[in-house]
Amino acid sequence: MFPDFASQKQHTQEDIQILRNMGIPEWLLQPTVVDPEEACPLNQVGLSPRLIERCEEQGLANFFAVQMKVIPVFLRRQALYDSRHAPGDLCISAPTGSGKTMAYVLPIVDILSKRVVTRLRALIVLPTRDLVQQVKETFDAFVKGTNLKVGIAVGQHSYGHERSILVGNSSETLDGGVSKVDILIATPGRLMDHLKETPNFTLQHLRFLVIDEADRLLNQNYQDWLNHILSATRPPPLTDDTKKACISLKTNPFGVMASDAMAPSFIASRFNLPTTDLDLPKIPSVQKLLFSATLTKDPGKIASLHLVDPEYISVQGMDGTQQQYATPAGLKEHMTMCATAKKPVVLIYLLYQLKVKRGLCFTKSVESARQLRLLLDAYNKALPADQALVIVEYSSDLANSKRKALMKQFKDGQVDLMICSDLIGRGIDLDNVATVISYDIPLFMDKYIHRVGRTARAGRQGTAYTLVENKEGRYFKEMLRQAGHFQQLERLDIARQDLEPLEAGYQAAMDSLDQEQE
Ligand SMILES: Nc1ncnc2c1ncn2[C@@H]1O[C@H](COP(=O)(O)OP(=O)(O)OP(=O)(O)O)[C@@H](O)[C@H]1O
Repeated sequence: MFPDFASQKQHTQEDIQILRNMGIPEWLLQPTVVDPEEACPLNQVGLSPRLIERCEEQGLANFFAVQMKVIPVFLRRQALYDSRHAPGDLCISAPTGSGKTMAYVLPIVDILSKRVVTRLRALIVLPTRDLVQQVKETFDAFVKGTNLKVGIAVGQHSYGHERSILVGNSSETLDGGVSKVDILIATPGRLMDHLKETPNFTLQHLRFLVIDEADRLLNQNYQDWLNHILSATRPPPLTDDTKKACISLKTNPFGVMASDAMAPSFIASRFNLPTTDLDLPKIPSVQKLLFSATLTKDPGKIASLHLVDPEYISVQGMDGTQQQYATPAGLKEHMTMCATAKKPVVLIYLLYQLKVKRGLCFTKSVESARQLRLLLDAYNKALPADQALVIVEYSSDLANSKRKALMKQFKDGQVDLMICSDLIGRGIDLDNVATVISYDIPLFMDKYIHRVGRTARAGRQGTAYTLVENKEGRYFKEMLRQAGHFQQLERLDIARQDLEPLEAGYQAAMDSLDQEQE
């Protein structure tokens, strides 16, 4: 396994030298570190008055640390952009719930709102359909009042329908492509379909490529998606065929070259036009932006991104340590050890004795989420109505409409506990989650961080409990220790006599379930 330098508490010069020798680039060793407690007024990051007004309408009073730091760098790098130099890439790591989405949505909307012609200029890649929907909602809130168009490609509609939304229905193929949207938010799979199959779909005009939840996406090598996307942003190499194309320039009825719509760097490559000493080289304008709560330090994965002049901004504690796994300041983390057979009763104790409300409960699989929900339903049934909790199950098996309805119910505060597998462990923004329970331990540290990060978002308070079976204790603690995170968790010891009064109800629930299943 790749050694995880960021989990070490302090870097000595010696450590840094070792990491350098391992191929970790200098910029990744020296991030700009930002204090998560910082915030600034809305008018101090360089956004236009229209967008500031929109932020106020959305109820924002100030910008969080990640936004305060990233938006100005983003705007400055674009302002300095000319066709001879790429604008330079950005990598951002910041805790869960710290406001990373708006850190890219706002500057992208601000910059693109000055555009004249619609072309696909911003592409946001996310790992799941739910996250795409969520980021679309954020864009929709801020493009209001501009004529920017935002589209999604997730495979929710038929391919043909999605194609007509993205590029229209024209049968003519144009060198410069066609786009009905300025901003596209997509999952890698559907994006690959359009890159391969959709005529006129092109990334040559792209100015922003955002890879959100970067770690998870870089771990998925679905159809080599990253390479395909990156090469679609670059002009193809000049071949004999493309050279011939210079004598077949298409013109429209007014004699204007159809290739007019091509990106400058693609025109130069496509037509092999004669150059003079005064012609300046044209290079693609795309700026790559990587966002993650847990940014990879794997040199191989970093190299695969072909970053240009990258800058690394890391929002984390200011105690001089570099942590790969920074968690929100308002989060309290607990672990409770128990025998495997006692886990359901411990959960019942947390729910009914500690009166957990607005909770998310993670299980290891869809199947165990179902079992747990059935058990809690049976337990609930035996209680007086005023003590019963509203417990629902959220799973990838549900239809989209049902999932949306459950999310809404939760957001409206009508759900006490939502049981799910890791489907919503990452990125989903339910702003009122008060408690996260990991009923089954997460097997990897980044999964733990993303799960607990569903609470204590946007500067709020939240509590996380992880139920650890005695036999898993050593593994789980070692995982935390290696990540330099062990000290953050408090042990919650539940006395046997506290569980005893709940045993009878639990047993009765189990019996009634057994009877139903017979
Ligand atoms: N400046 C702000 N003021 C108030 N609320 C904000 C601000 N910025 C973001 N938020 C809210 O904070 C919540 C978390 O933001 P967001 O989903 O972008 O977090 P994130 O850093 O992407 O988290 P994750 O890594 O878990 O995906 C959202 O509900 C968002 O609306």
